[in-house]
Amino acid sequence: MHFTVLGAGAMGLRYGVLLQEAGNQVDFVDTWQANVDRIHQQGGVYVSRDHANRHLVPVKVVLPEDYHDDPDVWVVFTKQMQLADFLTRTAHAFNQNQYVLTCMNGMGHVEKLLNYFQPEKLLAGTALVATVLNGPGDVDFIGARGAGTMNLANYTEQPDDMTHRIVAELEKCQFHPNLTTNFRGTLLAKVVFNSVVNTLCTLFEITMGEFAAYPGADDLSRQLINEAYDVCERDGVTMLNTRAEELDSVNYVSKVANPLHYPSMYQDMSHNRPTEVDYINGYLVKLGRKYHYDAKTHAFLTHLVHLAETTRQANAAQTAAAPTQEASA
Ligand SMILES: NC(=O)C1=CN([C@@H]2O[C@H](COP(=O)(O)OP(=O)(O)OC[C@H]3O[C@@H](n4cnc5c(N)ncnc54)[C@H](OP(=O)(O)O)[C@@H]3O)[C@@H](O)[C@H]2O)C=CC1
Ligand SMILES: CC(C)(CO)C(=O)C(=O)O
Repeated sequence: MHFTVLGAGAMGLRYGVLLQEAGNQVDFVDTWQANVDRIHQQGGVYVSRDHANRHLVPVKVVLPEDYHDDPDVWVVFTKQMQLADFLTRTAHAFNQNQYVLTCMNGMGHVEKLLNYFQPEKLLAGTALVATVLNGPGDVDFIGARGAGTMNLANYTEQPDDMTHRIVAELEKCQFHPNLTTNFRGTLLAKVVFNSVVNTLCTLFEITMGEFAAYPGADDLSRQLINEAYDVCERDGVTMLNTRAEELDSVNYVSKVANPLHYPSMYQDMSHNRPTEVDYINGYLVKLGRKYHYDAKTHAFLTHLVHLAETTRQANAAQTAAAPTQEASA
């Protein structure tokens, strides 16, 4: 099968490299010039697993304007706030026959993808797969091969033959795809998960294992899960898990699967980049308002993350503007 990955960052590279190793034709398209340049200079991307065995994997990557092929499936892994620009710049290569698969965190991407792809060809899901981009052209796959899991569903909730072929390719990569026929329930399960783990780990600059080891972690998680479920149920969503199962999932993924991982939101915050909080906790707040429900804790956390982003960005700007000791001497 021919896959083209839109977004050659942490997750895009993980999916693309493994799909390529499984025997597929894989291309990458990225808007980050330094990443594209570095991959060209190196002749590929450096891949490590759990910080070890760093090796070069040849991959093909181009800027959107230079991409003119016609893949069977687009695999989309950008940050939520980057997606509109990626899509506008790559639109010339999209057509009505192509499928699109995405496992981005948060909510907001589906509507944007539907502007370019047929609803019956859109598959979205979630990935409990931790990955870190060390810098341009250098990615670290966290966790043993096959340790991650993912869920996915068709937008129409009606799997066709191509859906099963895509699932089979993901299975070869050991992503353990679980195909559901509950689109929003599947996506929102991960939004709830991320609204707890990504947000709290980011605010406290801790790993998932450190969060889960705090004796009060279950109380914090329960409060956020309950509020999120109150919102989702008002929206008529049939959640994939019960509230208790969602808490178990937070604990399992944080304690067993990825205890040493700093979630992707932390990776953005620690580099003074904007985070996806508006698409995660912020999304739940907005959805709640539609039903006159005040998701107070999620609103509070959304503000805290923005306060931290603003403070960090202001400090970074101040440091950059300050004369160096040498220059001022
Ligand atoms: N990483 C993970 O473990 C998981 C991520 N996801 C989701 O997948 C989607 C894609 O996320 P992910 O693959 O993590 O993100 P990416 O690795 O794609 O983010 C990379 C972007 O960050 C910016 N960036 C700038 N400098 C650096 C640098 N030195 N190192 C790294 N990035 C830099 C660039 O954007 P710019 O130039 O605009 O700043 C670049 O395009 C998101 O929705 C995310 O929530 C889902 C599951 C797990
Ligand atoms: C790996 C995982 C599941 C941790 O929350 C994730 O989604 C992220 O880092 O953004």
